[in-house]
Amino acid sequence: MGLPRFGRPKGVDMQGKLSPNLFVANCGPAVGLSHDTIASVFAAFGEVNGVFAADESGARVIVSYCDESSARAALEALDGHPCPELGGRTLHIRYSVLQPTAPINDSVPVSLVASDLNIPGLYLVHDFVSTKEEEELLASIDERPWKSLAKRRVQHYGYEFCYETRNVNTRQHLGELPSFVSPILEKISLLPDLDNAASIVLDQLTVNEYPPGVGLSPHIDTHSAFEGFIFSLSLAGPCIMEFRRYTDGDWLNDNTKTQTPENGSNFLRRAIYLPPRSMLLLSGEARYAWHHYIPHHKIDLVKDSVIRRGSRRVSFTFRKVRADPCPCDFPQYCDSQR
Ligand SMILES: O=C(O)CCC(=O)C(=O)O
Ligand SMILES: [Fe+2]
Repeated sequence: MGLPRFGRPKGVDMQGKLSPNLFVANCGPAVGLSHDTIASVFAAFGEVNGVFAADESGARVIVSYCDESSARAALEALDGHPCPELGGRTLHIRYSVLQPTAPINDSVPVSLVASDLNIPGLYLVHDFVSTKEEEELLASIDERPWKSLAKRRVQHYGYEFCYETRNVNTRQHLGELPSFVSPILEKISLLPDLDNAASIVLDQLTVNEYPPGVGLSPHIDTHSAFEGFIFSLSLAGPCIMEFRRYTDGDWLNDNTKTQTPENGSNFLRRAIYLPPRSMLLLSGEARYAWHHYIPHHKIDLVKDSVIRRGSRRVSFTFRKVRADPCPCDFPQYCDSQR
């Protein structure tokens, strides 16, 4: 919903034809490359309109440029060569075209409670803060300066998060987390049943503000950047969050087969509704092995209700910056163990 739909290049006749849109295979969140990272590498050849999933594989994307000459320069420079900025992967690039297709039904049933998703380490606590606390938190961040990204605004505390590297600069400490989040940190420390979570000292906070229709591309928070507990508090408007577990698969060699949920998807999909004032916790497998994703929707279908994303959603994501290499049990998703 809401995103341009691009066609896979058809046979050889697309070769030799110019287009500002490139179909790029062996590239995407399933192989550890976020859309933001891909955009920053392709931006070396001209202004990038956006990076979109080409299909459901997670390993093929469309890079859409503002003009054809940028696409041609990128294709000539990057096709068939290992790309050091993209983990040394060899990209397979063709021109693509925008398609006037019928909309694809890309929806997945949305659960209200975390236990329905059956993802180890995923928890959702409803009404984690009161409406009064919510108002106070929103007032506090609205008094502080925002940093504008392409589609949303952010604030960073503790350590700055760098979207190009998807990491933090541990040598640049911005200071303690602000006092207005102390009650939240206190409540987190009192949460029951979380292995070792009580002792964790959260030292990094990213505040995201999403306008309606803006989401977040599928990603796993970089293992080497943050430890094993990620807490995200939703405020103001609601959204849904989708989780994807990519299977180690045939994306390595097979760039031709279309994989969709209907004909044999190569990832598992689950989705949960995040109402305002709820606290999401990603730990263990949920944190290390599942991509999380906020679809770019203005409305979400939750059970039988159509839910409109309010005028904004604000999230407070609390993490602990990692000092040592990540020792997780999911080396296929782990940049410390590659
Ligand atoms: O907005 C959210 O709840 C999630 C934010 C997130 O995943 C991130 O900043 O890495
Ligand atoms: Fe994240």
